[in-house]
Amino acid sequence: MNTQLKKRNLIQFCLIEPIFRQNTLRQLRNKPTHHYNDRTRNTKEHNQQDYLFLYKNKGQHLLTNQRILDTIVRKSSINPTDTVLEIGPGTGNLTLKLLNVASKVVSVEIDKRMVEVLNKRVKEHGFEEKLSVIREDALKAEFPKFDLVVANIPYGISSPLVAKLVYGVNPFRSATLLLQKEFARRLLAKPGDSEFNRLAVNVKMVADVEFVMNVSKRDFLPVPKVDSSVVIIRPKDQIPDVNLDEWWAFTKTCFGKKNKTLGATFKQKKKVIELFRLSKMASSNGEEMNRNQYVCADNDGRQMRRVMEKSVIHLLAQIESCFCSRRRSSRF
Ligand SMILES: C[S@@+](CC[C@H](N)C(=O)[O-])C[C@H]1O[C@@H](n2cnc3c(N)ncnc32)[C@H](O)[C@@H]1O
Repeated sequence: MNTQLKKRNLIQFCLIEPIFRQNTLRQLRNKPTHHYNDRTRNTKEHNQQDYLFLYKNKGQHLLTNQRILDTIVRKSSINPTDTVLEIGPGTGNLTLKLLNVASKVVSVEIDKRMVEVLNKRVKEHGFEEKLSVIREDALKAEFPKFDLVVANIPYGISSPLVAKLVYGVNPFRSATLLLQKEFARRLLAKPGDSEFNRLAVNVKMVADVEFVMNVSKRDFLPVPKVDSSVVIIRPKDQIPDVNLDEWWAFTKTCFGKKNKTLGATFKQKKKVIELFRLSKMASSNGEEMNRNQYVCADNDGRQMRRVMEKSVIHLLAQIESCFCSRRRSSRF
């Protein structure tokens, strides 16, 4: 049975609703359980005892500390007229708090079982009119209009989700996100920090990131392996006028090799050629461009600036200190 559990990427299963009975994982029901004596649920709900498997590969760790949930909502500065987008509502611990203060909540949840529990709990609290649920992968879903994001997201989709939010089509005021602590640190890293990385550069170009608080792993059910942090991302009013394809290609090239300084990276002519290819600037007569334009990369990293002059040159200043940074991460 142990192997079976591992294969299914199952962490633990928690007391929730009878939905479990229809579930194909019925044979696992007798495994030792982590009882969901959830500090957030009332007696009535407790009486409807049953189990719901929580999956590691879906990041299903429920935040159960009321104090942390309240702080997240308070720090998000939600107005009574706001529509809040929540990614991964799970069983609705945070959703119920959001529904208390917002005009509307749009929750995007991939797991049908969670949606059923969520709808039931929300109905019991009389908030059903204020909630709309999109049962879809948040990375694929088309988000409706919203004012702000407040979410305890599945950590596995942190990078693409942050990118989708800050580079997406929906304008929003702020995104209060509960993230894996390590990920939050990378997001908050500054030029010159050993952790400075592509993610931080790309996000900082379009948004400001504020640290709010750390959250212990013990505040989740089941307890994950990692601690968490809450950050608030606020899109900048004005972002630099830059071709984003070129910018992403540039940062990809800058942070492509972990243990290489930018100076060393751009001493390589092939890196500059790669940069042009990535940014779709290279034309079919790449050979000619090589000689005429890329040649400036032959000498040292500083000459790279001339190559990118038309597009991102003015932004280089922001990451100047990276030139002496030794360890960098290329993940976005
Ligand atoms: C960390 S739990 C948070 C649950 C709840 N917000 C809480 O704080 O107790 C993440 C939730 O996101 C859902 N989820 C996982 N991957 C998702 C995806 N790609 N799109 C939408 N929801 C997802 C999981 O099913 C789970 O309910």
